[in-house]
Amino acid sequence: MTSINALRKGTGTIRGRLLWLMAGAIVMALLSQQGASANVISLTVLTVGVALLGLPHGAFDHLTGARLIRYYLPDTPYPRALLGLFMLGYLLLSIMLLECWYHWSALALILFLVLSAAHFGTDWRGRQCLIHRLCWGVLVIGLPFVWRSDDVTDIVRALAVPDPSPFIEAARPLVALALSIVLVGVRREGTMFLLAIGLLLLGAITLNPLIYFVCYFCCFHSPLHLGAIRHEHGLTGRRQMLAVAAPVVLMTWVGAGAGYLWMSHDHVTGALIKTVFIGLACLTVPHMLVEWLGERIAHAPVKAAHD
Ligand SMILES: CC1=C(/C=C/C(C)=C/C=C/C(C)=C/C=C/C=C(C)/C=C/C=C(C)/C=C/C2=C(C)CCCC2(C)C)C(C)(C)CCC1
Ligand SMILES: [Fe+2]
Repeated sequence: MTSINALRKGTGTIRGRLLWLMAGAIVMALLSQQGASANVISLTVLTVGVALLGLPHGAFDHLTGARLIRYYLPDTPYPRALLGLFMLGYLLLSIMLLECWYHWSALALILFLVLSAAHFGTDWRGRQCLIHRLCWGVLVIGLPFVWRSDDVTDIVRALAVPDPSPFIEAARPLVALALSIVLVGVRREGTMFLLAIGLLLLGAITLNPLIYFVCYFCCFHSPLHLGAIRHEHGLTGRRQMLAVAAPVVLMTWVGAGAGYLWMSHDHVTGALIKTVFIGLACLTVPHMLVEWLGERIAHAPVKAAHD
């Protein structure tokens, strides 16, 4: 198959369509001058985008929790109580991580970045080998650290990490390594993957990091996972999805609101950046854990009771 044909076929898939969406978002952001440093508009787009389009993909984690309970404890007479415990555990783990950020912010940021790279790597699960998936994750996060280091320095300082320079310095060799690995395997990876990396590079170089993150997170990562969740849990209609996710999203908004008030002694910009990124960091660990456990049992048949 010629590479043009392969590309045509690739762009018809869900990832292909989402890449078009991301490309459209990057172009729109450039036309509305979001290339310059972050401002009120970028911060508003980040907050609204994450709250409305990003958060919901984690708001189905309790469905995976219910599936885990059915799989590991098929005979339990208390499935609802166990689901309640699962949700409480999820919440407590997030609060524990918030506490860690408060005491050891630099360490917490390292953990967040490493886990995020691994998590974003799952966007190519089933399409790319592990090493290429990890390179994708490193590029998603590392590119703005290399090309927009001044903007990233300000954001990282706002996240209560006083010295961002080690992060900026570490990003250069990591990004160079990830790009080399991807380029060396250029023939095997497929045209769509390379196109996606080109798009990341374009976004990271031309846009401010907040808008770049929205373009990737809200136009690619979150809808891709929502599609997978829909398929996995057999949720057919939008209404059904809304009914499942809305209460959890509302609870998360309340939590984020409380976090914002707690940090509002800070300047508004700082408090919002903290709420969004530290909030996402706290949700990342339980979200990844649930996704990983869910993936382990996804293809296994549900154990019959009394087997
Ligand atoms: C179920 C449940 C819940 C909910 C949950 C949710 C809703 C989740 C979500 C989740 C999610 C939603 C997740 C996410 C994730 C994200 C991430 C992972 C991100 C990352 C990012 C980053 C890493 C960044 C970076 C940076 C910086 C830092 C600077 C500048 C540049 C950039 C941007 C690159 C609750 C709690 C209510 C309760 C219980 C149960
Ligand atoms: Fe995710």
